[in-house]
Amino acid sequence: MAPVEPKLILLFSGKRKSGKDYVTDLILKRLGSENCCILRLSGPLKQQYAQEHGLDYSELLAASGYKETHRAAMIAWGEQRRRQDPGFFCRFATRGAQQPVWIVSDARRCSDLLWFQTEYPSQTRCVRVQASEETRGDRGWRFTAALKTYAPSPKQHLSAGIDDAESECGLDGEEFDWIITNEADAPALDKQLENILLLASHHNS
Ligand SMILES: Nc1ncnc2c1ncn2[C@@H]1O[C@H](COP(=O)(O)OP(=O)(O)O)[C@@H](O)[C@H]1O
Ligand SMILES: C[C@@](O)(CCOP(=O)(O)OP(=O)(O)O)CC(=O)O
Repeated sequence: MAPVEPKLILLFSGKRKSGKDYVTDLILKRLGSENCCILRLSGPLKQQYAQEHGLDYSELLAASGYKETHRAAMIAWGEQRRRQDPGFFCRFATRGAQQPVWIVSDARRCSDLLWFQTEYPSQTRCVRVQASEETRGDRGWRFTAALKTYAPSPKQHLSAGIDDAESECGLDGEEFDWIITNEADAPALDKQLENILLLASHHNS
């Protein structure tokens, strides 16, 4: 299928359990799947990682203990891949997308933003989803700090952290076009998403 030039790309980021999937699913419902699609950078990452390590791809996609067991190693492996080719997972995830509005639900690193901003400078917008640690905890999040994994040479030591590492904190200092607060006592999500939905509906086919 011929690649289609997107009219709008919404790059979502946020900490684990901030509600990125929940918010992006809501946008998909509002815009309709003929107008927009959700793309996940972690999809191709998990696929390739499963292939190279003899793991079950569908189990890595599920919100399961299996994924959590492999998360730190997948992060380290994904970072190595990105160092060789920063656009590797972005290109893979966007391949074949046909709708005019693309929602990337899991941008995590500056290199992810940079790739889209370079490839699609006029279409790319960044959205942050935030929630308090208390709310994220109520949704099942538990802080997981760095564990040093020692390799034969000091150069190869991996810091396999999760919540205190780039996978979760890489975009902490970034500027965003919109910040969505996904908390029970925040304004309703539909209200907070009004401007994004309006912009997206101008770009529908
Ligand atoms: N506004 C909300 N109302 C109700 N449940 C929510 C809301 N936001 C998130 N959740 C729930 O919290 C959990 C974590 O949200 P999710 O979107 O998977 O987070 P993330 O993708 O950022 O890790 C999911 O079970 C989701 O259904
Ligand atoms: C190795 C990862 O891609 C795993 C991501 O898995 P999900 O996208 O399922 O993430 P959560 O919503 O945080 O559970 C993280 C990375 O640093 O690339």
